[in-house]
Amino acid sequence: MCKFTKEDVLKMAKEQNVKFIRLQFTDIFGIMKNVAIPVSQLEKALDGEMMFDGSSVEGFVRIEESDMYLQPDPNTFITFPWRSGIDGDVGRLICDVYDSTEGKPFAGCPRSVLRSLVDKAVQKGYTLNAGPEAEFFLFLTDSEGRPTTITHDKAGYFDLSPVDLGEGARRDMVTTLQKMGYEIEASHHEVAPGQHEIDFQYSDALDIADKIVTFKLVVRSIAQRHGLHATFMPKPIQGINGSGMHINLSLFKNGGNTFYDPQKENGLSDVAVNFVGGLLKHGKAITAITNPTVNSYKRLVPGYEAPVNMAWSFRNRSPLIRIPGKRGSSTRTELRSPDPSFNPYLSLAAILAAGLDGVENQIDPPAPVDRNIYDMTEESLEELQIDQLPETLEKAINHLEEDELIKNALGEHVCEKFIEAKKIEWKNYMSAVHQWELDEYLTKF
Ligand SMILES: Nc1ncnc2c1ncn2[C@@H]1O[C@H](COP(=O)(O)OP(=O)(O)OP(=O)(O)O)[C@@H](O)[C@H]1O
Ligand SMILES: N[C@@H](CCC(=O)O)C(=O)O
Ligand SMILES: [Mg+2]
Ligand SMILES: [Mg+2]
Repeated sequence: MCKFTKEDVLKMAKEQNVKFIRLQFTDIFGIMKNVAIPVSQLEKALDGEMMFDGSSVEGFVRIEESDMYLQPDPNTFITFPWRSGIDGDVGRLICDVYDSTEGKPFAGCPRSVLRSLVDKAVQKGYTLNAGPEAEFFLFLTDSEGRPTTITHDKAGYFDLSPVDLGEGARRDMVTTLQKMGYEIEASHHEVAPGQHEIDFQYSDALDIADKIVTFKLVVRSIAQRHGLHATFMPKPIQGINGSGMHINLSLFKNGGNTFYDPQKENGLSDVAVNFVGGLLKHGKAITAITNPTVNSYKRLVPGYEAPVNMAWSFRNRSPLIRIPGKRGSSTRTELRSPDPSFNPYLSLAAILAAGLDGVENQIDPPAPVDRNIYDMTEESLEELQIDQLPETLEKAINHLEEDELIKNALGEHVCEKFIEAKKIEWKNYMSAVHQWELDEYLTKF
């Protein structure tokens, strides 16, 4: 879908008095990188002539093959409202990374991995739509500006607290995002103290992945201006809810939602049910991508509205997949495992591959479970054949290594680098001495 041409971008930059452009891309861990160029270099950049050293980006290439190019996507041009000043505005373009020797998208560029899967789905007539529910914490900073884990409030779900730092910051985030073209559907205080949620309208997978990485930058930048630290760490505090990023999903064909079937009693089409079948079949491997940190697995424990089991449900919030009640064009499946430490490009690529496997091979999921899984005994879980999500990063990585479909979807380069890095992360974690061990053993032995 072409929204802007190169000429449109040059014109908009001039009209909006843009003086600097940030060329952005993400590494395979979803960390945003950027290089700023003066507007005089914009035309050259739009022609894909901006080179950078790929060997300095984690998970990219070795020093011998380090020259890479940035190919900006004109559709992603926007200005940062919080950076406008008397010396002109700052604009940004999200880029695909190109290989200098082959002149093709680089196999380690997550955006190109997703784009290629999205293109293949479009050839089959399908567009994956995704809508995220972004949760995060706002923490106070200390006298030297360093983040603490002290929350700015004691409020809970949907609370209206007296105007405090957090509420002001959240309002500022919403208005900034609106200026940047986000259609904000809701924003509210979440269950845990200091925890917030901002929901924006669903869109096609590539656009929504771009929006998620930009969203995190906006939230963190605005929080900082309010003297707060915003974190997308999945479980910053033990004993209270963690932060998820549920992803609502549907497949559209010829402009209509293939997940809706008014002939069925529950309004859910066979395509939707098989999509769920695919997500459940590959769910364990996908978890390595959607929950990619050691800390991710501290969130996936019973009792905090985060999923623990490989099941689906029409109402309950304890299983991996929930089918929200809305029908018609809003018919969707909600995948509840993803957390905001994920790389949204790779996560949506893995989700799309799994869902389409389900649709194409008509994979039927087991019967939905409408009971609170947290309260079920081991025996009932076994009887209903309800499996568990991986309990640690190590286990999830092992499942990814065994899932050929997901590995093929992500490509050899991404998988190899991702798995290698995550094994090191796990090893470092396992060999570190944690505060818990000191509290438990220092005086006992
Ligand atoms: N057809 C669709 N396909 C994909 N996403 C959709 C579709 N229709 C709506 N959405 C998106 O689903 C998300 C809904 O978020 P919302 O917070 O309302 O969901 P919820 O799961 O009911 O809430 P919660 O889990 O917080 O109780 C929004 O991003 C919305 O745009
Ligand atoms: N914070 C919860 C989700 C709460 C909700 O349903 O919105 C999680 O970790 O997934
Ligand atoms: Mg929520
Ligand atoms: Mg939700």
